This record gives sequence, C-alpha cells and structure tokens, in this order.
Amino acid sequence: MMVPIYLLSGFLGSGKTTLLQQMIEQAQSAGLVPAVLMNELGEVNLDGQLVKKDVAMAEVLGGCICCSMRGDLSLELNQLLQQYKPDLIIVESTGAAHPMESIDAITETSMYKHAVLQEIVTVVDGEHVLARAKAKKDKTYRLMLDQIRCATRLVLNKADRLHPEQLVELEQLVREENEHAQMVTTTQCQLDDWSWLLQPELPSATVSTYEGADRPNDQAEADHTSHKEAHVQGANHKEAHDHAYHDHEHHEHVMAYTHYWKQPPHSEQFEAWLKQLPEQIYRAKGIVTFRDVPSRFLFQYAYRESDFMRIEPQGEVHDVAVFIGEHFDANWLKQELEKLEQA
Ligand SMILES: Nc1nc2c(ncn2[C@@H]2O[C@H](COP(=O)(O)OP(=O)(O)OP(=O)(O)O)[C@@H](O)[C@H]2O)c(=O)[nH]1
Repeated sequence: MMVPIYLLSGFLGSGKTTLLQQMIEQAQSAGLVPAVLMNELGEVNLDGQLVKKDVAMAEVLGGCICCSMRGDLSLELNQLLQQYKPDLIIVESTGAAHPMESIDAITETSMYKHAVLQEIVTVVDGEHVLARAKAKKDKTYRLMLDQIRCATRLVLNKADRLHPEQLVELEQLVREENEHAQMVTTTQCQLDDWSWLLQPELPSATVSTYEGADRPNDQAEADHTSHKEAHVQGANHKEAHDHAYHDHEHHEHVMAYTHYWKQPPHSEQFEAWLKQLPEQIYRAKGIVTFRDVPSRFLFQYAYRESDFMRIEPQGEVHDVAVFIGEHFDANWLKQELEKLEQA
C-alpha cells in the first residue's frame, strides 16, 4: 500500500495550518490515521500547538526544507512512516519555501519507501496576491506565483476579505498561471468536497510537477528538463539537483527573528504595536502571557490582520514571538519588543 503524501504550499499566513487542521479532522472522521510533518523558519514550532495531541507529528525547524533541511525532511518522513504506519502524511512547508524543491525532497523519499507525493495543495491569500500584483512585482510575488504554478489543487482562501469583482480578478490571475489544478474558493479553508483526501485517485502531483509548472524563462525551462532527467536517471539525481537548483535567491530575502519573552507585555500595548508593524514584516506568531490577563495566548499576525487565541500549550513551551519578513531590521525589532516588556 502506497502512503499518499500531501504537500501544503502557500505564502506565509495564507491559511495552510487552518487547512491542515481540517484535513486531520476529515481523515480521522473517516477512520484514517494521518501523520504530519511541519517545517518552520523560526526556532519553535508554534503551528504544532494547533494540531491535535493524538496526531503523530514530526518537525523540521530553523530553516527551509527546500534547501538546508532537505535531508532532514527525508529522514523525518521515513521515521513517521516506520514508527506510526500512517494512512497518509501531510507536509506543511514554510510559506517561504519554493515548492519545486520541497517536491524534490519528498520524491526522494518515494524512491525507497512506499510513499508517494499525491497532491500539492497551494493555499492562496487572495487579497495579498492581488495587492502584490498591483504593486511592484517583486521576489515575493514571483514566489507566490511559483507556489500557484506547482499546485495540483488550489485553495483561494480568505474570500471574506474580497469583493465579488476582486474574486473574479483573482480567479483569472490564478488560472493564467495554472490552468490544470482543481480550484476552489474558501473562507477559513472550508471545503465541501474532501474526496481527494479520503479516496485519492492516482497521484496527480508528479504529472503536474513536470508538465504544468514551467517557469517563465528559458533558463528555468532548461533547468526543468535536467531536473526531470535526474529523476529518470536516479543515480545522478543529487548532482543534477544541485545544478538545477543552486539558485536559492527566491527566498533568501525572507528572514525570521525569534524573540523569547523575558517579561510579559501589556495586552493592549502589544496589540496596538502589532497593528503598526512595518510593511516588510508580513507574518508574526507566538505564545505570549500578558501581565494584565490571566491566560496564555497564541497570537497570529498575517498581512495586517491579527488574532489571539487562549491556549494551554502542550509540553514545556516558552513564551516566544517569531517575526517573518523581508530585509527588516532585527535589532530595531528586538529593541521594540524590549520596550514593550519594560513599558
Ligand atoms: N480573514 C480570514 N482570516 C483567515 C482565513 N483563513 C485563515 N485566516 C487567519 O489567517 C492567519 C494565518 O493562518 P494560518 O492557517 O496560520 O496560515 P499559514 O499559511 O499556516 O501561516 P504560516 O505557517 O506562517 O505560513 C490566522 O490568524 C488565521 O486565523 C480566512 O479565510 N479569512
């Protein structure tokens, strides 16, 4: 029996963990045993706090699976398969990951294990993509498009944040980039049809990866071909991969800063401060204890929206805040957070 692997892709804060929670729920209700592999840029796995305790979970932290962590991903996948014998595995990659390379890391595992990359599900934050399309078409926008192109399934999420005409515009934009993937529009990643997860057909991921995910320039096309050949040839795989994907500029511009709280901040001050974070910081999350509220919270900040959820963390978890963005001043951020601690 082949174990299907689902790769969750999508830019930072688009809703991957929101979808992951529902995939787990659906699988379990159908009597299937899911396992989860999470990859985070920061040093702590905060999303793991949102996954039910009874789900087997492995994590690759502090980097991106598609580059330095590729070996770790294969290793963790193997362990999950061996130890828990799951019916399916869901891999949530960091929102800064280039899907082609994560795909490569997963397919490596398929070479020697009964596991197969079943689908690449890309979650799209519609508002964010449209805004980026209108502004400068920068590296982040190109990464968003790459994530869209690689998908076999597209979840256009956060529909609640878009007007109907913007939804049409988004659908057109996404279709231009990927004409093959199944596409659905959602709020909070709520899907009606789960058959793709519960009764999967033949894996569609490999087909789409090689035929539907061309990058829009000649060099990419050449790289793409050598990569494809590497899979066929097997033996030269690593070498060809290094040749084809030596260029990691797509997300080198994305950086993370992890702050371990020394003192609890004040809830209102912290919330107000989050709201005026500079634009380059587009994602933050963490666990925080406030000095004025008797509870711990998991906070989320994504593309100008923040929310707070009361939690009782599993295991020993520090109060921590992770900030992700482009070329921001980590020293400035550290000082700002210290000011909040002392205010
Ligand atoms: N308004 C709105 N917010 C949403 C929707 N779906 C998810 N969110 C919120 O968006 C934030 C980010 O969601 P996540 O599911 O953590 O996103 P993610 O892609 O896993 O984020 P990273 O792991 O940082 O890449 C959370 O605060 C969610 O509650 C939606 O449809 N509408």
